[in-house]
Amino acid sequence: MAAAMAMSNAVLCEPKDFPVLKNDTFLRAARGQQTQHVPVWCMRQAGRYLPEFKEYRAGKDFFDTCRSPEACCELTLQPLRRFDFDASIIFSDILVVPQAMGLEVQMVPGKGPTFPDPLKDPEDLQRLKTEVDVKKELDYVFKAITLTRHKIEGKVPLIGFTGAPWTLMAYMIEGGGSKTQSKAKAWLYRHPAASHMLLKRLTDVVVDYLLGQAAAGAQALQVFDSNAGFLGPQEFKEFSLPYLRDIARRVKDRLKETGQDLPMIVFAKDAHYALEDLSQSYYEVVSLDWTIDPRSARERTGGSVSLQGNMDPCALYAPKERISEVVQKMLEGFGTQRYVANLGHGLYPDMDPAAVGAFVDAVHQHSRRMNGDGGDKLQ
Ligand SMILES: Cc1c2[nH]c(c1CCC(=O)O)Cc1[nH]c(c(CCC(=O)O)c1C)Cc1[nH]c(c(CCC(=O)O)c1C)Cc1[nH]c(c(C)c1CCC(=O)O)C2
Repeated sequence: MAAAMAMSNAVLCEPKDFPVLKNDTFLRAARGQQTQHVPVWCMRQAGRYLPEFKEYRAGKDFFDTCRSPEACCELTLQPLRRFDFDASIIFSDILVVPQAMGLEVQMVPGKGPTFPDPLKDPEDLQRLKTEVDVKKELDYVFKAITLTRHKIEGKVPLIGFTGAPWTLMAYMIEGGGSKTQSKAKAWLYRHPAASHMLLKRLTDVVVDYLLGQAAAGAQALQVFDSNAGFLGPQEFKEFSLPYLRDIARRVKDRLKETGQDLPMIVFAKDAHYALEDLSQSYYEVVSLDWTIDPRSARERTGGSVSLQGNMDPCALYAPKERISEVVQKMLEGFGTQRYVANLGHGLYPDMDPAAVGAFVDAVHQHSRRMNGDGGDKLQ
């Protein structure tokens, strides 16, 4: 029996013969094709707001969990059992990339990600591996993606992801979360050449990492530049945007050679000043935080990309009826096409799962009604 199980998981871990996709609404919206309802998913949809997540994670180290394809698969599937999401995102973390480059990262309960020995000076770049064998170092993520893509049974597409070079650099220098990012920003002003060297090396690893995820079975790829808002327009243009563009261009060029075509999403949190640039950066989807008005985002991106976002996660603390009103306004602002509903950032651990359900259902109901009940109008 055990041998048969091991055998079947080994077969499942081949990135081929995946089940047929039954709900392509998210992929259609991402590619700018018409949809009968607005697709919806939530950043951090696998997380501590779910009692079953806390139960499954209890007593286990966070990064040990990330290294177990079976655990990642289970945690990715959990939210899909409760909610009618139109997409899933692989359970993992952006900080597996600095680990693959040779830096130690721990997840300290109650404190968050912690680097015991962060980068202090440009000389510390020598501590990073010069050649990173992504296939070897991050194979556990690729295995998790392949296993999950099989076990999801074609219910919804599976999104892979990475941190953006600037956000990863900031963690590697700050050694964890920071209110000001002043240590990482000091590098940009004092050591611009070393900063570019680090950003370039991160970009190379990220490109290989995303290509590995696509080969393993990811059906879309999101790049999280969660720390973008700490940069002003000038610094973003110099230290983040060129690398974000390079990633999308290189990944797409390589995917074209293999006949693959995955939509890519860029989420540069709080970088509202860069919206025009982001919409011309080879990503199909620009994901927005809640500080941007949906109508002005549409105007500024001019229909060249699909948009994703951007409900204030704290709106989920409201009663169900109020959530429905907020969703209705958001849909009126974005419109129902070329749009993926999401939050403006991740869910918080103290959120009520029922509020997430109300959010998802409101997106589906309002958008179907606005589209004329999803009848024959949209073909
Ligand atoms: C900055 C960042 C990180 N990780 C990530 C980002 C970018 C997105 C963002 O801006 O939120 C990305 C991430 N991390 C996680 C996912 C899983 C997929 C999903 O969205 O459901 C994703 C996409 C799981 C996780 N990553 C983490 C958790 C919670 C910790 C746990 O499960 O024990 C989860 C579900 C831990 C983590 N990892 C990180 C932080 C800041 C934390 C929180 C620490 C804390 O609050 O104690 C780094």
